[in-house]
Amino acid sequence: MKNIAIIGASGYTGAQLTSLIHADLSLSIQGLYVSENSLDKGKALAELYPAYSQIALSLNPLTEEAKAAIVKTADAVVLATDHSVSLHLAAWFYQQGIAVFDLSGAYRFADVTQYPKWYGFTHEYPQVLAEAVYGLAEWNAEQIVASKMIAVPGCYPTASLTALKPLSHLLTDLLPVINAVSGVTGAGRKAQLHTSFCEVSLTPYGVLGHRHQPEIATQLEKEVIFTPHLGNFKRGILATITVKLKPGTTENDIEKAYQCYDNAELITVKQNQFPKVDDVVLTPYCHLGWKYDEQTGYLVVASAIDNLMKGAASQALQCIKIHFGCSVTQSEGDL
Ligand SMILES: NC(=O)C1=CN([C@@H]2O[C@H](COP(=O)(O)OP(=O)(O)OC[C@H]3O[C@@H](n4cnc5c(N)ncnc54)[C@H](OP(=O)(O)O)[C@@H]3O)[C@@H](O)[C@H]2O)C=CC1
Ligand SMILES: CC(=O)N[C@@H](CCC(=O)OP(=O)(O)O)C(=O)O
Repeated sequence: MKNIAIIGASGYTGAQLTSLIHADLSLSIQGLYVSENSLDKGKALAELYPAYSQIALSLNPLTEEAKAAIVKTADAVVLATDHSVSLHLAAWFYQQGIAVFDLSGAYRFADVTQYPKWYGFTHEYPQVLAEAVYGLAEWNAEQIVASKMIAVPGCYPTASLTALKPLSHLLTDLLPVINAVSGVTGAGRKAQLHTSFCEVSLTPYGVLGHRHQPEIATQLEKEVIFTPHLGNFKRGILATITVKLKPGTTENDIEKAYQCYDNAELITVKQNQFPKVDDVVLTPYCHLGWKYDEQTGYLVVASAIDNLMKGAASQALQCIKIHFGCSVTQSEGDL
């Protein structure tokens, strides 16, 4: 049984991952951690999330002693923390020799020059970064097994790349256009004006400048136009993507392309039937639906995930289980 420490366990993704690992018979929880001066240190997780009353674990401050204990007793550490926090913690734990699964964006770009622009910091650990692999679970299993530094993808990139990567050989020079709507949990648990109840509506944000645009483009090896929207619901992402395919592409070519998911138990693909966010919320699944117009060559593919599950926690769990060679079958989340 592999023993996992979860840092940032009071946040949305950390708490979700705690519930998944708690329910998983092949994994145990070494401990739950928050920042050293957190207002929540010492509290039971169930005090923050009564839905998790079956998890009798408390939130510990991440002191130097706690870090040393993690290195001594854990097989892996999960960082469900902000990019600027993960940047340092990931490097430190990796250098101590334990596997790191980072939910932030601090290790997703191989190119150090991307970080000042998109994350506002200079990456101080190029050697650790060079070892990092991108944890898109259905695509990068071999790398996830081989590396101890796994950068779990962002929520929008997971939805978008799952839809687009199978089509890469069919794309033209016209840029794929991705319009995606996320629930408010995508912005994390901390209070912010734009995510407060009376402020949230349905609106685009980060237009032509969201950090997930270069993340998607890097992994797809093609530029895209990406427009995220904040929706007035709690969980889930729906990405609706329009692409122009190469002349002569048929429906049969698209069907064949998506056959790459025939053995992927968490991905379903439907033709002429579109997914709904409610069908994937609290599940580890990605539902894809597509329709193609052979006359014009335009394909619309929609991708639905739960941002806290396939977009973060359940994909992190997939990566952990792939890395340690456990069976990857997952049950639905129990939040
Ligand atoms: N929400 C989502 O849908 C997704 C989020 N992500 C990424 O996952 C990460 C976590 O996101 P999310 O769960 O939403 O964030 P939250 O804001 O909900 O949670 C952040 C957690 O980090 C803890 N924390 C903050 N500073 C430190 C520190 N110095 N040391 C240890 N713990 C610390 C917080 O507790 P405290 O402040 O009390 O210490 C809290 O537990 C982020 O990088 C985010 O970008 C990725 C995909 C999807
Ligand atoms: C609704 C909302 O605010 N969503 C977040 C994306 C969350 C995510 O995927 O996180 P990473 O920052 O780890 O990539 C945003 O747009 O910043």
